[in-house]
Amino acid sequence: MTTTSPTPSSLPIIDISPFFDPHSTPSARYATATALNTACTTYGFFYLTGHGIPESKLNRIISLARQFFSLPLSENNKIKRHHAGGPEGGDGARGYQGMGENVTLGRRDMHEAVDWYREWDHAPREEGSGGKGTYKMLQGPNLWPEEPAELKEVYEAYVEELQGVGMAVVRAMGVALGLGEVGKGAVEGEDEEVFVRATERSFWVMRMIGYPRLEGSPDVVGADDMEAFSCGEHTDYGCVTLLLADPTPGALQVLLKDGKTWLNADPIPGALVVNIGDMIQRWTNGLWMSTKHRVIHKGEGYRVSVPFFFEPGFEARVRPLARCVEKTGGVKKYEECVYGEHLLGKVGGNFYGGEEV
Ligand SMILES: N=C(N)NCCCC[C@H](N)C(=O)O
Ligand SMILES: O=C(O)CCC(=O)C(=O)O
Ligand SMILES: [Fe+2]
Repeated sequence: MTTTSPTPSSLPIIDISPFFDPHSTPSARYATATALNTACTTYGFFYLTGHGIPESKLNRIISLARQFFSLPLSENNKIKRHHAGGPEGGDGARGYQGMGENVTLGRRDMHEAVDWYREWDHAPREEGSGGKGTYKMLQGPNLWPEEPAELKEVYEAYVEELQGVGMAVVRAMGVALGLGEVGKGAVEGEDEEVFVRATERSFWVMRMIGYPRLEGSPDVVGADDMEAFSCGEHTDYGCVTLLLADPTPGALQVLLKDGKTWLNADPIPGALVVNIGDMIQRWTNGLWMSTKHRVIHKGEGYRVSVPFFFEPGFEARVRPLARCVEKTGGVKKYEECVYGEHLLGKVGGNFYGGEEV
């Protein structure tokens, strides 16, 4: 485990606006796609501008997150996640999780969080012993806090906007990979809109995360396990992560291609930090890798971030695209997988005790 301090950030900045503007010129879209290809090939991480969400709205999201985490634990626990299949009617994943409940690489992470997923509230519900019935992992309704009162409305609107941003990014990705248009040389079913179709009913995830500073942090249960990482190194699971974080520098770190240098991904005001997930790696046959990253918050104050994971549909089947197999030496590196199964495998191992699946 290296502890050398990361070099300053130099991640590329991608202006996505040509993929929103119906009047944009082909050359403007081409310029964005080209820059995106370089960013995804070299880093798998970049800053996104031109997404159309005003900075004031982004600041509101951060301040509501901060407000929620500053409430007493008893208040936070009103939306505590409950075990899937348990008597409380939970789905194991949605809701509030306390400090150290999340686990990465077998170690407790030093953060607390609330997770929301695409609604699945009409899922079959079996009668449990507690009378409330029980959901399968990931299938229940979302849990929203009473305080701050406006959080639900503001966050739901934010999810709508971010789905549009995610769509624009995956549309640009199809162009960036040179997948081609239908009827103009594209492989059948694998044209430049392939990611757009796969994410049409995105099984998105939004996390609201709170990170106390690591050094001198309060003595919480199992603190000896949690000294090292705010969030241990990992890749994200799906397509594109659209991360909003407060201005704290030095916390989010990205592993470079050399496999040993960590680069700070410090926030740029108004921009989102974007990274690609495991499904993009599979589709591109490893041409674009889902980059490892981690959080070590030793800076000032309590850090908050709100990543939004724009993902394929739960049932989406993901296999290497013929064009990408060609570009990577002709050998298919991954078997077909179903996104929802990949997700269940990950989420099931994410909690301390691992009693979930
Ligand atoms: N939905 C996403 N991508 N969440 C990322 C969380 C990463 C940490 C997790 N404990 C892990 O080990 O994967
Ligand atoms: O808080 C951050 O900056 C990143 C969090 C993250 O990587 C994740 O939740 O997947
Ligand atoms: Fe992540």
